[in-house]
Amino acid sequence: MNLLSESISPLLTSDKLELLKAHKILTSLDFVQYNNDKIANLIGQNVSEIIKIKDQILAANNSKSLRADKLYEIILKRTTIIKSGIDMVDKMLDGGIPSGRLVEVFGEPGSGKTQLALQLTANTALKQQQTVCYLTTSDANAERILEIMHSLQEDADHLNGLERIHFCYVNDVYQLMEMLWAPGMREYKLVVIDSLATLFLPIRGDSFNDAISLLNKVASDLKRLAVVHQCVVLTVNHVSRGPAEGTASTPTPFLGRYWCSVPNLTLHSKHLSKDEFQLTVVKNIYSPDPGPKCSFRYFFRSRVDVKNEFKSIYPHI
Ligand SMILES: Nc1ncnc2c1ncn2[C@@H]1O[C@H](COP(=O)(O)OP(=O)(O)OP(=O)(O)O)[C@@H](O)[C@H]1O
Repeated sequence: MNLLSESISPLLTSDKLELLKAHKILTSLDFVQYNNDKIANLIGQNVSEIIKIKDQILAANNSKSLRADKLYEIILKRTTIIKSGIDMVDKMLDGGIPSGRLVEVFGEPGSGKTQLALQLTANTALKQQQTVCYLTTSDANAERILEIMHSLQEDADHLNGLERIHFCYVNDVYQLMEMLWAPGMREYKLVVIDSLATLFLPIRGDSFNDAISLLNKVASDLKRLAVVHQCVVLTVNHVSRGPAEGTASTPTPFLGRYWCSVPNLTLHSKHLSKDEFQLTVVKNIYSPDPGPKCSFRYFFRSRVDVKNEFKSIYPHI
């Protein structure tokens, strides 16, 4: 279901849409599910007119039958495989991450979660020439992306690649939910949320039911985004506690037991030494054999060198 707009019915004028928005009736689905009398009172229309609008919405969203072979053809055409550009990682992921999936990377501070998100972003924008939306709760780091792009392909048009990446700051989980429904979201083949755990930190102390229902809503919005717009959604999550000292067990993801069932693919990131990292597939609902891991190196350079070099190559930035 889409965001409510004037195009749905001439009765839904901009002032009425504002009234609905103020009551958190944002999408056609919200509208259809809301009580007829209450909506009629809210926007000053007859109940019969409200029912008519609901019928129009339902008719427009009615599913039509489609032969299975045609459906398969459509799915194949719409599917994009998002790759990291690191052979070991892409091989471990059976060639990459197909669109329509919700993926989580979790790990301890400094374990390479952001680095993986940036690596996927840089490769998708530069080598796969697809657009990426990077929703961040901290600083946007275009310099790190440029550094990765140089390591992927030295002689490419990096500025062109950077233009395909849209950074947005997210302040809270409510803003995130609004962003996920924005019409522009359909353009992206990769949507990164770095980090989802940070957005849930402030409400961790709230009532358990409130936090779970919010998490439930975010989970369904993220899955809808991945499936409806055929993109990969990558969420970054922290850990709530590290492995017990002296053991090799995997730490627990921060968002808790309910969230663990949500992603299609869960990766655990670990910093081994200097530029060496490890990724482990903790959960993959499409593979009978979870548990593969791989170690690989990121290409790092001194920040000062990178800054000076970029200044000489891109003096106008
Ligand atoms: N240019 C660089 N040179 C050397 N090391 C780097 C460079 N960029 C990142 N690193 C290292 O890579 C590691 C991973 O960084 P990253 O930002 O991905 O961590 P993270 O898991 O997202 O951590 P956090 O949860 O604190 O945000 C860190 O140890 C960091 O010091």
